[in-house]
Amino acid sequence: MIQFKDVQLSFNEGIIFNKLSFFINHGQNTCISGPSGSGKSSILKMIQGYLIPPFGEIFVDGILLDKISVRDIRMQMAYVPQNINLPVANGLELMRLIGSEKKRDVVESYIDNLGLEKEMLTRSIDEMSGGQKQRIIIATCLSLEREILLLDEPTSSLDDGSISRLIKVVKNLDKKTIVSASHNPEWIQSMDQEIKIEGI
Ligand SMILES: Nc1ncnc2c1ncn2[C@@H]1O[C@H](COP(=O)(O)OP(=O)(O)OP(=O)(O)O)[C@@H](O)[C@H]1O
Repeated sequence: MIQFKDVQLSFNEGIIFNKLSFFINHGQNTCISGPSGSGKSSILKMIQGYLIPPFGEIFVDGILLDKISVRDIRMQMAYVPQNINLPVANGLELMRLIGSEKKRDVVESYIDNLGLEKEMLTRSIDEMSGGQKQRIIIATCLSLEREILLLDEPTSSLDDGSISRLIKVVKNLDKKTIVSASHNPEWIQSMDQEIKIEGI
């Protein structure tokens, strides 16, 4: 369960949103939607404690996210950011980096379900398209089997067929909580809940 209670997001230039409250149940698939700049990516960072709200509270499984709880809370999460510059040469190195090197079978199965060749794991990241890279990263993160999966614009580099495959993969995950940020209508429709951020 993830709860936002009257949360504010602000930077030097002003308040982005104020008094934002929502509830995401365990196992619920959620999409945060809203115009560009409304704070969607920031919400995903807040859930992991990378951005601390000046006002309001965030709870994960009933535990207040603070300096002490943040480490344990992050261990429940896998995060696929929007803009990814990976400090690795290929997918195998990425698996070692995030600690899923023993799960090659699992990663390969996700890669296959996402419409890529298994050989992509050894291909140089620099030689991949945005959509190929995005799917390799998602497959690797899924293999961690964390309770909460945070996906920032997961469809941004994907064509329609790849989006449908990703939706199918995500729908087949058992009891995982997904929090995503997206504008994509097909993705939004596939989620159990949409949280619209309007800004102020
Ligand atoms: N570290 C930062 N310092 C200052 N301003 C920031 C910072 N991070 C984000 N912002 C600002 O906060 C606002 C919300 O940014 P955020 O990336 O969360 O929006 P978004 O809804 O995800 O946008 P998009 O759909 O374009 O990805 C933007 O105006 C952005 O410029």
